[in-house]
Amino acid sequence: MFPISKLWFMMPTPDLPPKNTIEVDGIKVRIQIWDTAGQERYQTITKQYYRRAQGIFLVYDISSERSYQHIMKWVSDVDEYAPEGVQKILIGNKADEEQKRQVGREQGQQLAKEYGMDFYETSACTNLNIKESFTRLTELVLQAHRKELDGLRIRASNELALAELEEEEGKPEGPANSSKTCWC
Ligand SMILES: Nc1nc2c(ncn2[C@@H]2O[C@H](COP(=O)(O)OP(=O)(O)OP(=O)(O)O)[C@@H](O)[C@H]2O)c(=O)[nH]1
Repeated sequence: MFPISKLWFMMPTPDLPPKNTIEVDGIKVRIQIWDTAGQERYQTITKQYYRRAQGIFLVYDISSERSYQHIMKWVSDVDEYAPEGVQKILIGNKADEEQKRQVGREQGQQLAKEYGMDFYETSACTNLNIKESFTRLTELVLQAHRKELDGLRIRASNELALAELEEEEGKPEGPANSSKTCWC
């Protein structure tokens, strides 16, 4: 298990596996999710979450031009308060609300491109791209922590090899591995 943390601005959906575990490249990753309040008056608390985040979803609502405009402010806050190397993905949520759309998909794509982020339109109601976006963010965080991860892998395989060796050495000499098997 490799714990990662992130900020999440939408409601949790049933599409996420139990205990928020995601498997990426055969590695089981347990994610800790923080959903921060979007309102200005909670900003002081929100900023405290940034420090412990390794991955962040910046989420706007496709049916609200205002929420899209807020993204620039979120990005500058994240740049200021989140640790260096934090991974970010831009999300246009409520993609199921097509009839109320105020922000075009291209606008989302364009903004994500400007900030060098991946972009997904999602829906917490229909589960559109929920798993995909979580998996992608997890992947990005793992990639960013590859050195630590490789270190863990090497240590684990060394420990396994050592345990096998110790087990082998500790075996009592039976007929199969004894040089005295032909005495009789
Ligand atoms: N149609 C639709 N409604 C959604 C979706 N995601 C969230 N909602 C609704 O949007 C409203 C706000 O959702 P929240 O999860 O509270 O949004 P938030 O951004 O965390 O809100 P604050 O933390 O108060 O800023 C709720 O009524 C949700 O049911 C979605 O994908 N589609």
